[in-house]
Amino acid sequence: MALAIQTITFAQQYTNSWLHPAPKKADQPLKLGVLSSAQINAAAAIHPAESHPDILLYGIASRDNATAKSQARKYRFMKSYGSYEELISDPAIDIVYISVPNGLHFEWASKALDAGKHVLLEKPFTSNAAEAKRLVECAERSGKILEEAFHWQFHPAAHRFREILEDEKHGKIIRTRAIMTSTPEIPAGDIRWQYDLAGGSLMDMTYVLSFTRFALKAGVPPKVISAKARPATHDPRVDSAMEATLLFKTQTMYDVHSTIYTDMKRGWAMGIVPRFWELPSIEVETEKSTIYFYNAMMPHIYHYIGITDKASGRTKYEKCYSGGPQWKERGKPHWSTYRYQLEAFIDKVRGREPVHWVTHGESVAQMETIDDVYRKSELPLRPTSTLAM
Ligand SMILES: NC(=O)C1=CN([C@@H]2O[C@H](COP(=O)(O)OP(=O)(O)OC[C@H]3O[C@@H](n4cnc5c(N)ncnc54)[C@H](OP(=O)(O)O)[C@@H]3O)[C@@H](O)[C@H]2O)C=CC1
Ligand SMILES: O=C1OC[C@@H](O)[C@H](O)[C@H]1O
Repeated sequence: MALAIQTITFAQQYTNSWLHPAPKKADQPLKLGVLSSAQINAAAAIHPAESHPDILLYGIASRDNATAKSQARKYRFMKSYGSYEELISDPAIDIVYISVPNGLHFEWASKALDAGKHVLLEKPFTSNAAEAKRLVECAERSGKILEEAFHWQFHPAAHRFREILEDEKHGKIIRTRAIMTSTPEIPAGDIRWQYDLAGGSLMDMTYVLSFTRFALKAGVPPKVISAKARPATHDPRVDSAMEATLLFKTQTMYDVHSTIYTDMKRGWAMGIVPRFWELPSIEVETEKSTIYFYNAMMPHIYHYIGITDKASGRTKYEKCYSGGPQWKERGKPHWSTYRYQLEAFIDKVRGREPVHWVTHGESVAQMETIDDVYRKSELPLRPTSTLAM
């Protein structure tokens, strides 16, 4: 289902890219370099950049020169590069968007920062917490901006979700449950199945931890009470599914029990029905209500926030495609999570206060949580890059 949603996103982003006229660019727009020819590039960086006045599609790099050239032609980049090194050493480039496999995030993000570029880095931040800490040091040393691309957190619906949770009328949060599964299963051979590239369902579907940490405003990693992996048959170090129970202490120091479930190989319901009801979502039970954010990962395609009053059993539904408590008058209903994310990223680069931000501390805590879940499930941590050692 996650793959199906991704396909729909691509279709929607593609349509929006020509349905909505591209704005006139600023006099001196920032220059974007895209590192790799990953399938996510179009939705996550290229179409958002097309519709932002202050960033230009400048260059794209691939390990293969012909691929780089054809991608540059297809998306109208000004330059192409047959290696990642060439792109990051081009002094014209200001911002590098990195969409290589997880296991290469540390290497290329640290090289790009060292080359003086701002970096928007795909999730998960790195292969493990040790790499995450090294990468943060690298960013601090460089003085450049580095952010993990947790795009969903930039959407107005995410902000409305948190505003609802903060409303005292619902009482304290008691427990949460976040899930993300994929029917059809992620195809064999995909980067997500490869241990050496830091694959695994928890790594790929790490949104479940992001949803939970965001809902709880968790500063530090939780205690992992239990974790059970379903190892992949081709490589038992890769979790084809993961279920875990976590104990968070909230900022006001009370306990919340959270469960997470990720599955890259979820069977079809009754053998034929894709489990669309398992789209990446989170349920939060408070003392008085149950609050459910359906499709929290890609709310721009479709979402709802269901608020059920536990006493009466009545449910009220909300949607929030633009505005919301943080963006207010900014943004457009057709903007994707990625477009909102880019808006904030450019604000940060230009020295303006971004509407939302994923801090280095959050990315490190997120990777520490992933490591702790792997340890508890008795699976090895994802391998550390030799560059980070
Ligand atoms: N934010 C979001 O919504 C999403 C984020 N992601 C994240 O983006 C990243 C890329 O995911 P996805 O688009 O599915 O990836 P793809 O498999 O489509 O692309 C990965 C790219 O990385 C490059 N690459 C470099 N080294 C390798 C290698 N050893 N094996 C394979 N590819 C390599 C290739 O580009 P080339 O050959 O041109 O060098 C390849 O096209 C991941 O970190 C993933 O977690 C993925 C999907 C959605
Ligand atoms: O980040 C992601 O979002 C969409 C999913 O389908 C994908 O597996 C994941 O990498």
